[in-house]
Amino acid sequence: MNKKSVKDIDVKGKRVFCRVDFNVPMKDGQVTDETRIRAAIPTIQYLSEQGAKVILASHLGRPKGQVVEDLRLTPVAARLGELMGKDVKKADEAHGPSVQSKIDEMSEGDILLLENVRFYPGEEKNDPELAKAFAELADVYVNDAFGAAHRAHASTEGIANDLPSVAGLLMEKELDVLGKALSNPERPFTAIIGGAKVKDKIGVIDNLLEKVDNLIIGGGLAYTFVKAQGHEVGKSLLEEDKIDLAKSFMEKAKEKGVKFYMPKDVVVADDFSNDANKKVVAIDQIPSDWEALDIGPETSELYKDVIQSSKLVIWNGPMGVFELEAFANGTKAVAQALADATDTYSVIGGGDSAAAVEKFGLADKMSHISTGGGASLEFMEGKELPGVTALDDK
Ligand SMILES: Nc1ncnc2c1ncn2[C@@H]1O[C@H](COP(=O)(O)OP(=O)(O)O)[C@@H](O)[C@H]1O
Ligand SMILES: O=C(OP(=O)(O)O)[C@H](O)COP(=O)(O)O
Repeated sequence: MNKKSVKDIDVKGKRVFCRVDFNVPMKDGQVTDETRIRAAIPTIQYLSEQGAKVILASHLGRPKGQVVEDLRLTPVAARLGELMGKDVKKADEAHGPSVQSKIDEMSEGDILLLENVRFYPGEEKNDPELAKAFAELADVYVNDAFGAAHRAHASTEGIANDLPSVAGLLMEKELDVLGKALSNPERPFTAIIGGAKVKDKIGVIDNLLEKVDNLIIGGGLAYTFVKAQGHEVGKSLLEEDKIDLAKSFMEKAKEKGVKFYMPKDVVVADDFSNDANKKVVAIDQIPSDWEALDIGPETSELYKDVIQSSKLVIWNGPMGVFELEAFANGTKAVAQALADATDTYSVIGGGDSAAAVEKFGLADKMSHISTGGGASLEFMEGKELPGVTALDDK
């Protein structure tokens, strides 16, 4: 990596603003998957042991510049404290006098987690004033939020203009591992794209078509493609304004000789719940008032075969609503196929895909679980990550 890391600078006694990605799944005020918290601990521990005053900042969810009570980071601070066996203080704001006075009270090695940075409208706008307000709290900036490195926001990019800025250990490791996998990819190279962030992910497919041999589509993302194929999708997730784009990608795949795999059958339900009525239907038979919430068994088998014949697989986004047991089978089948394919280098990206693999007890069978979904995809496409570009060169 040509960027400075925490190991290249002296942080003793310094106030360090460390951006982490604590955008973790939550339910009823509890963290339901702590992968991202655990992943950030080596950097936090290192900074603390070196005698820095560690000021952590993160986003959680998409509160759109407003305070949303359910998206406060208080439960995350508690969980981090438990995992580290150390007191982690929490501020109820992310800058300003109340935060400043908390920082003034810190001793070397102390850890303070700021409030959700996305409670401020300036965060996602990358407002220089907000970046300055963050920078005023610290002497050094460390970016360890690989999962948010594709965002040019005030706490991921703007702040780096105002402080000496280096990468954290997780950021360094992610860039290193993903960079090595991609510099000369083993083939067949397969990308599996699913999940629900259709708008974010659909553009990625264009670039992936330049790189991969096989492209597998699943999850909520699939139905915009299904519609583009001319089938009805009922109440399934759909981005109307991306249908033409989806069509153009299928044509591009054909031109490039990339094998494009789409669901052949799906599990449809009459309600978004575990108790819903559900049935398996062919892809051209989705009833108009039902919603497709998982890929079907025939599709799972097909995807399994493609995975088994691949040498490198990147997987981003679950195949269905795996959080509900009734719609977890497709995601489970893909995870199991990757676990069984011992000759295949498997890279899992995305908060939810990582959570799924963890939930199924298959995490240790994967070659690399990236903490970034969108970020790992953009990196693999060869795009610059603003959160990395902004850091100081070596
Ligand atoms: N068919 C579907 N319909 C609606 N939501 C879906 C469907 N398939 C998957 N999802 C949802 O997608 C979410 C994950 O999407 P996303 O954030 O894009 O993935 P990741 O975090 O792995 O990048 C999960 O909460 C899952 O329930
Ligand atoms: O969860 C994240 O992205 P991911 O779902 O692509 O892994 C990151 O924390 C970025 O969040 P964002 O997509 O709301 O900017």
